[in-house]
Amino acid sequence: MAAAPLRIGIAGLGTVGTSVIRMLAEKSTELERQCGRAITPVAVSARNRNRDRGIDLSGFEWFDDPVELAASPKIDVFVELIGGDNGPAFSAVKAALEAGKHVVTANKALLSRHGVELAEIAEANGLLLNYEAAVAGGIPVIKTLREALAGNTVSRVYGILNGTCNYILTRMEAEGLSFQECLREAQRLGYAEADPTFDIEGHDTAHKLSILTSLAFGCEISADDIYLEGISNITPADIKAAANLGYRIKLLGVAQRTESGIEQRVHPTMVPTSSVIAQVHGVTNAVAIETDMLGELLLSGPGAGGNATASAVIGDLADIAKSRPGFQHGPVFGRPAKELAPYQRARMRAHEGGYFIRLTVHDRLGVFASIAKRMADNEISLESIVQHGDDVDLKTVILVTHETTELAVRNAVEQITQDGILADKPQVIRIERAA
Ligand SMILES: NC(=O)C1=CN([C@@H]2O[C@H](COP(=O)(O)OP(=O)(O)OC[C@H]3O[C@@H](n4cnc5c(N)ncnc54)[C@H](O)[C@@H]3O)[C@@H](O)[C@H]2O)C=CC1
Ligand SMILES: N[C@@H](CC=O)C(=O)O
Ligand code: NA
Repeated sequence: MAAAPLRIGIAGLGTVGTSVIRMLAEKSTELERQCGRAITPVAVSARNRNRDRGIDLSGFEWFDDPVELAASPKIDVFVELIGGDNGPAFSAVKAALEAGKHVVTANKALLSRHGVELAEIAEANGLLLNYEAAVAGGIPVIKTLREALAGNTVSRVYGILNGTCNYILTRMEAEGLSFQECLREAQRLGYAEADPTFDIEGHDTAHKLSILTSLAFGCEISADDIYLEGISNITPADIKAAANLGYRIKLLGVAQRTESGIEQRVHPTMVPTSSVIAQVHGVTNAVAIETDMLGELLLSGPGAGGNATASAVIGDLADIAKSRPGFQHGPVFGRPAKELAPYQRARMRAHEGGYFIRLTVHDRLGVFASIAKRMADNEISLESIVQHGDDVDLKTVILVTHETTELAVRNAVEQITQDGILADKPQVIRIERAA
């Protein structure tokens, strides 16, 4: 006798929700063959019942309230595709787990804030809380860290985790388009968050990084302990200067074990143009994982967009469809939520690396020498210092440092600012030579 279909309720019918419904219909035969049972959407919830989404919703029961859908006896699995770290997404996921439903979510903001609490409920009730779509879209990085790398000791995990930012930086560099133009296009293509500030100011990357950190290092999720800088201050002049020096600018999320704790940082980063990560273009994401047994593993693929994200959601649903009642599921974040170690933060000031510093200065005698002196005072060794500009009053000075500390660079830039020689805000971009 064929197993009963897995009945799913989907809340959120935007870019991802509509793609999931479309793909489940298109792939239903193949999925049933693979899972031994059908995966059948039976009910949906969204804000606007009458909006034309290009899909037929007539066969599904409609719920105005996603929390009511989450707890409905008519579903086995609740799929949360609303977004947001609080509000209806949180209430609905919690209600689903408390009502004994498995959950699939693409919501990294939610997991970053409430992941451990929700994992405790899921684990106490023997339920699956699956979230492959939440980090790096279609790339199976959650499964890789949680399952395939069991036993490995991770020393560093880093990558390009936001499709919108990588799309913007790629098109600005390749086609000379404006930041705003590229952002609008990323929104049109369904890559950006409902509030794109989350993308361009780095919050989305931080949410994803915090989840990877927990999986990689077995610690609690701590999104508030991430050094954060977005890409909104990156100018065409920075992109051009980087290219002239043999670098490309990417928004990276980096988590690494250091002597004083775990360093988590998100910021625009200059990577060598010849590096693999520099070849990751457009909406593509990449995640590098360094471990004792494996060396470096690099995963890359589509990080945003309806179909790529639906692929991860459907993979999670298939895992639930294949699981059997009574089977003890693995922990949500790789080890039981109650046993995750407290997060121990490494100080950003102790971070060591190379730095690109762009200064706009008044063209006065001695300016160049005074900048070089401030660098020397802070024991910063320079790889290069170059002055550009045809303007009679203003010049651009570009410095590239050898490995130094964040503290030394902050002190030097602060002193240069106090010297009163700058005509504009200084620009500092970290360099990751080993990316
Ligand atoms: N768009 C993408 O490429 C990716 C998105 N995600 C995540 O997937 C989730 C959904 O993203 P998108 O589909 O892009 O968002 P969207 O903004 O296109 O769709 C959100 C949907 O949620 C519905 N909604 C909002 N408030 C609601 C409420 N109170 N009750 C019921 N429905 C409500 C809206 O009506 C809309 O249908 C978010 O958590 C996002 O971060 C994850 C990976 C990629
Ligand atoms: N807004 C996000 C969507 C996927 O997580 C991105 O651009 O990467
Ligand atoms: Na993923």
